[in-house]
Amino acid sequence: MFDKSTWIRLPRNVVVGKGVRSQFLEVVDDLHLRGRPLFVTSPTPRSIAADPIAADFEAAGIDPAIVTVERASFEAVEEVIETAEAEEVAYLVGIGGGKAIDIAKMASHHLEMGFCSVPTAASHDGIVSNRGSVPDGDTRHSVAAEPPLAVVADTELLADAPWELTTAGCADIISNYTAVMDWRLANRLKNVEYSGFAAALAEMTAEILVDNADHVRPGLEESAWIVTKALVSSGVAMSIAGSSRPASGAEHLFSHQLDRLAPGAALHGHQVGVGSIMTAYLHDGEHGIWQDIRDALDSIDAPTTAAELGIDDETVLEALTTCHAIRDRYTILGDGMNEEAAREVATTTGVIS
Ligand SMILES: NC(=O)C1=CN([C@@H]2O[C@H](COP(=O)(O)OP(=O)(O)OC[C@H]3O[C@@H](n4cnc5c(N)ncnc54)[C@H](O)[C@@H]3O)[C@@H](O)[C@H]2O)C=CC1
Ligand SMILES: O=C(CO)COP(=O)(O)O
Ligand SMILES: [Zn+2]
Repeated sequence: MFDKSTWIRLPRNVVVGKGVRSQFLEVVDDLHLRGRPLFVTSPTPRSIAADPIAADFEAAGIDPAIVTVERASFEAVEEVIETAEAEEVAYLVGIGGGKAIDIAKMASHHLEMGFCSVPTAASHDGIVSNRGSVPDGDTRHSVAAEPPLAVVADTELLADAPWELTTAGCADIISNYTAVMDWRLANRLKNVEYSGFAAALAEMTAEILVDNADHVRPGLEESAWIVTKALVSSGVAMSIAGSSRPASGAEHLFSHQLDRLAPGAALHGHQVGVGSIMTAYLHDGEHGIWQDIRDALDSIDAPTTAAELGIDDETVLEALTTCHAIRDRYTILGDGMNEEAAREVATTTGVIS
């Protein structure tokens, strides 16, 4: 008997383009969101985006509450929930990078309130997804979160952001290649639930980005456009899958472990990109796609080595040999690499010297 069912939650309004942040009030109105919003942001995004958008709301007679967060943690989610309750808000808006948006979407999920996403950096594919990513001691959780009702991505703002944030977003997308390879492997070996549609969308998104890599250049608004569309598409793949699997495999485990071993050293997207070079090699060896991944990263100025990440070789090896245990997600790393094998892959791919 065929008794499958699925519930795919996607944004209703995706607004991308030059100056669209000034249309945010209109978008909120279109969604029939009423009452006071809570803006969840971090220090720089607050000054460049949250405060100006708040001024638009004030001019329209709505007084938004604003909370500034610094880290992605369950404590930060708790703090946002408490602020939302104390300020009696009606919906939440994440304005900033991946961490502010993740915290806002997780708090919205708990509060059963609407959520809108206003990215200030094209640095990650959580702009649209229905997942939140939170480190917790020795482990890392991918938790259910509220998908945005609307995404308002102002390409002018995104093109003005530091260039490395955009290259990090590109690398987060390029890592879809290995994430999908891991997902297929886990499906074959462990019967992990798999969606061919979500996998194809995640891979195609990486493909289109790589094909357009020549147009991804600093200061070009077209770059912000290309990367943002890819980030939205990758987030949709996660929402179709109901899991971060199409965009997160062993390369993400590696990055999450680096976050623990070398906190703040490098951006999420850059770490997963370097991880992807190595896990591609583990999947299909010397003549496989690892060199294409490395060349694609190189062509958009994303790091391809430990030195470019600002992380020492020994830390890379420690992350490689321990990251399989960070959470219950079967990947090409299986039950872990030994140090010799880790040194071999990291050296052969030029990640360490
Ligand atoms: N939920 C999901 O599906 C996903 C979640 N993530 C999560 O997102 C996080 C990574 O996101 P990132 O954006 O790389 O980190 P982040 O949120 O820490 O942002 C990096 C830095 O850039 C700053 N920033 C943002 N916009 C700026 C601008 N326009 N100008 C100057 N500075 C600006 C931020 O304030 C922050 O200091 C990780 O925690 C990762 O796990 C990443 C991908 C998917
Ligand atoms: O970063 C992500 C996808 O790019 C989210 O994945 P995680 O589930 O590994 O946090
Ligand atoms: Zn990612």
